Order: sequence, then C-alpha cells, then structure tokens
Amino acid sequence: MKQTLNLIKIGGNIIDDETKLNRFLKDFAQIPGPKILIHGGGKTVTQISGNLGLETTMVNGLRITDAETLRVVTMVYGGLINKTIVAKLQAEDCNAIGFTGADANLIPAAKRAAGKLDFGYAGDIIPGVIRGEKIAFFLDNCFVPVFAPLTHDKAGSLLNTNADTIASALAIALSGQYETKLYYCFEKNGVLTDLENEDSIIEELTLEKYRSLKHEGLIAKGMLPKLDNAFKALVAGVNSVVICHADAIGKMLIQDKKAGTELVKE
Ligand SMILES: Nc1ncnc2c1ncn2[C@@H]1O[C@H](COP(=O)(O)OP(=O)(O)O)[C@@H](O)[C@H]1O
Ligand SMILES: CC(=O)N[C@@H](CCC(=O)OP(=O)(O)O)C(=O)O
Repeated sequence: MKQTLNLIKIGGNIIDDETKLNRFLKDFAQIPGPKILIHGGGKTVTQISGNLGLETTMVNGLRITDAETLRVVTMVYGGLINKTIVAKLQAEDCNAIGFTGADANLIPAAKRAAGKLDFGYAGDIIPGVIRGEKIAFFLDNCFVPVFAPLTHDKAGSLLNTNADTIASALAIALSGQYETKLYYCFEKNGVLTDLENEDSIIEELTLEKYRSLKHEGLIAKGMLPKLDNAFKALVAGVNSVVICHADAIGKMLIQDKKAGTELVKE
C-alpha cells in the first residue's frame, strides 16, 4: 500500500496576516507523515510593488512579470515569504526546507511565449518534467519541503509561476509514489454559493456543477484558476482534492474530520 502524502497550498490572504499565518503553521507542523507546503503571496508582492512605484497587472489570475517585477517576486517569494515560513516551522520543530523550482532543478518551466499579450517572466511548467523521486528523497529523509511559486528556464532565469499550478503539478508528479491528498487553503470555508454566507459551502463539487456555477457567475475571480488546477489534479490521478479554510487543516488532518469542498469525479 502506498504511503499518504499531504500537499497543502496556502494563499496570499493568509500569508499577509501574521496571526492567521502563525495559527495555520502551528497546525501544519502537527500533521503526521510526509507533507509538502506550497505558498503563494501575490498580495504581498502587489503591496511591495506599489511601494516601489511599480504597477501591477493581472490577467486571468496571472501576474504580468516584467524584469523589474521578476526581481520583486524573487525577493518576496524566494526570500521573505519562503524563509520566514521555514523559520516559523523550524520553531515548531517541523524540519522545513525551502525550495524554488530552480533548486535541484525541481521544477523546470518555459517562459510563456508572447502572443497578443506578453506575460514577461511568467513560467509554464513543462508537462511531465517534475521528477517525483527527487522530492521523495527529501520526504524519505524526514524533511518538509516548502515551495515558493518560482520555477526556472534552465537558462539562468527564474520564472514566476502561479502557486495553485505548482501545487497541482507537484501532486500529479508524486501520485505515482504516494497516495496524494491535495488541500487548497484560503480565507473562506470552501467553495461557496454565496460569497457573503460562509455557511453556503458546496460540500461536493463535480466538474459539471463547476461549469454551471461558473456560467451563472457564482464562481469567479481567483477561484477559477484554483478550481481549474484542482480539477486537473483530480483527473490526473491525485487521490483527493479539497478546497478549505486555512483554520480547518488541523480538524481535517489531525482530528480526521471533514471540512470545505471536496472535488468529486462525475
Ligand atoms: N464561489 C466562490 N467561493 C469562494 N471564493 C470565491 C468564489 N468565487 C470567487 N471567490 C473568490 O476567490 C478568492 C480565492 O482566490 P485567490 O484570491 O486566488 O486565493 P488565494 O488566497 O489562495 O490566492 C476568494 O477570496 C473569493 O473572493
Ligand atoms: C504568474 C503568477 O501570477 N504568479 C503568482 C504567484 C503567487 C501566487 O500564486 O500567489 P497566491 O496564491 O497568493 O495568489 C503571482 O505573482 O501572483
């Protein structure tokens, strides 16, 4: 029987709030067995870019990453956020090790070709190139990998890659070796039918239901790329995919209770 691997992604709204981040990391540190944390931090980059006088442009949830913005995302994702999380986890006796996709060539990617729009240094992960066994080496040696949303082009440049996409690609790459469970944690209770009502959680979501809720405009903004990545993982063989509140991770993975929205096949 395969060992279970939990992959957990946290987004910018949690990272940007130190109290919420600390609470989440305390729970994360207690989760038994092999685990991987993938972090975003788009909100922090937008704030710091603004302070530096750089304009932010997002298209379909992706940041247009010019050369100056690449310097900012490298500093903020690869430095500030990644290393702060690693230090906080070490304080909880969790043996975290921080990575970008360039480290150990873990996530090679390709700069998105400029079409009508030039996304600059935004990277698309090359399908099938993540070698799960390299990451398994760290897991087998009791390290807890913490991934920043940065990849590289193997020609000397880092690339900015959406953190939801990295989480999905890592879960897919490791699904041959492990029973993979992927959790997208954010600041709401799950996928909701009414954004104003935290109790309106869709407990089970099929691709068909997702399409119809999207058509009705009930699922929008950042939830669209998140669910596209989440369904991609489910279809590719990841064993379970859940979208949930960051505060629910302890309840689910330590107390073994249900929370949030579980994606289900038709
Ligand atoms: N139906 C929905 N249920 C929950 N959130 C939704 C929904 N539709 C849109 N959203 C929005 O999607 C956001 C989450 O996407 P995003 O900001 O990219 O997450 P993250 O913090 O993980 O980066 C929520 O903050 C919410 O505003
Ligand atoms: C190319 C691209 O858009 N990269 C993302 C990476 C960070 C991210 O995904 O952060 P959240 O999870 O907090 O949204 C960005 O720079 O916003």
